[in-house]
Amino acid sequence: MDWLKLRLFRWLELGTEGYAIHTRRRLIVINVLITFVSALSIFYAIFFAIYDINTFKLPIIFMIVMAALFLRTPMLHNQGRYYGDLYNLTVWLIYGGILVHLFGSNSGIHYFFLGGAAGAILIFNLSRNGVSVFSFLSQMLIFFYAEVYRIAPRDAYALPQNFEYTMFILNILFLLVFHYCLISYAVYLSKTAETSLTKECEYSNRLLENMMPPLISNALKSDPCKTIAKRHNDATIIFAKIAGFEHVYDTKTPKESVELLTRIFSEFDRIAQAHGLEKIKTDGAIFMAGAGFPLPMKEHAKNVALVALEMRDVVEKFATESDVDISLQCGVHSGPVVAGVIGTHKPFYDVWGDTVNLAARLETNAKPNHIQVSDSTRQLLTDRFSFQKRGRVTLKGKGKVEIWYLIDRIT
Ligand SMILES: Nc1ncnc2c1ncn2[C@@H]1O[C@H](COP(=O)(O)OP(=O)(O)OP(=O)(O)O)[C@@H](O)[C@H]1O
Repeated sequence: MDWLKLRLFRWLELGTEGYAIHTRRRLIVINVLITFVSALSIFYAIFFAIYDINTFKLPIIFMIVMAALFLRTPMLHNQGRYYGDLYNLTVWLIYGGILVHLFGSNSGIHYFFLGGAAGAILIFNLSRNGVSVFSFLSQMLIFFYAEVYRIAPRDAYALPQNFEYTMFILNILFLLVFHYCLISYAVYLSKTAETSLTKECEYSNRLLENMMPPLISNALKSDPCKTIAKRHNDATIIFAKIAGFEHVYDTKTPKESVELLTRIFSEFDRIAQAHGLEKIKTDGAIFMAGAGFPLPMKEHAKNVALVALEMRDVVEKFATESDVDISLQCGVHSGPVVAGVIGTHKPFYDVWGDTVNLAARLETNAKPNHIQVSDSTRQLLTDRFSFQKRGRVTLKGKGKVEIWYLIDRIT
């Protein structure tokens, strides 16, 4: 059974290789149609042969020849994307026209032109394409002509009334099957398109949600061109570097090094998330995050300080476990920031301003295994954390800045 199915699918896709997906679909529908019409022709050839082979010798030969001509259509797809359509349409108009002429309107054969016109709508979407319009109009014309003028059968092929009636019923049944196939295919196409659209949409939403806070990603989803930039007066920024990580690359394999960094940063992510911080980015062995944006946070400095202390413990744990000489080197500063989204291609949420610059400077200026905070951050935390004064230090571009080491929380 599977073998037969595979053969059938292969046959239906014949001549469609190499075309764009929408053209392939159209050509596959044509292959389905010609297979259906050829099978029907052979069925009728056998039907007439059983009924009276001598009288219907010519129509029987005609039907077999036409079935063979229809089956040639896939070979023409290779010549050009409309060759198969034109060839198939020409064969069908001649074939169907002659059959109506031979067996008359009462046989119901002309209803196949109605089905063909509906097929043209499905195949071409009735675009302004000449083949599409010609296919639809010519078939509708033949149908109305046969229906209005009630064409009589050729004398030699006039069938007894009950036979003619059987043929009519059979044709209507076949037409129903034909329409069922067409509609099922149309439904299948729209379902496939809908599913892939939903998948794409979910994927890009997930990407956007991973790249920026939900508040921002929702704003971008509703208006992708919106400029997102906002000043937040009470924020705290942390730059956390894994000092000594550059030597890990010398002692461990690239895979081991990247795996270790990923595990550490995953822990950082978890800690930051648990304290409501917004992760901004990682750059090499530096993890940057903050609090107080995009939504205000009353305890922004406290939460960042807690995160810094937990990060220090995490790095210590990994250093022991993996036997590497790494430690946390951190800079924290509180003040106003501007947060927003840069770019429309690969957009990302970022923060800027002097507060960010100073936090970065505090990190680069820190010694390994030290969390340096500015005086403004310390003032927000005095009663809950312990500090050690480092003193006034000159930082590049900032002049003399009072710096403190964050030691621990006061329990
Ligand atoms: N949004 C941000 N993301 C990452 N780093 C940042 C961000 N904003 C500022 N920085 C970093 O803060 C540091 C200080 O910035 P500042 O503007 O004071 O000086 P700069 O002249 O840009 O610094 P540098 O001379 O180190 O390039 C810089 O190293 C910069 O990379």
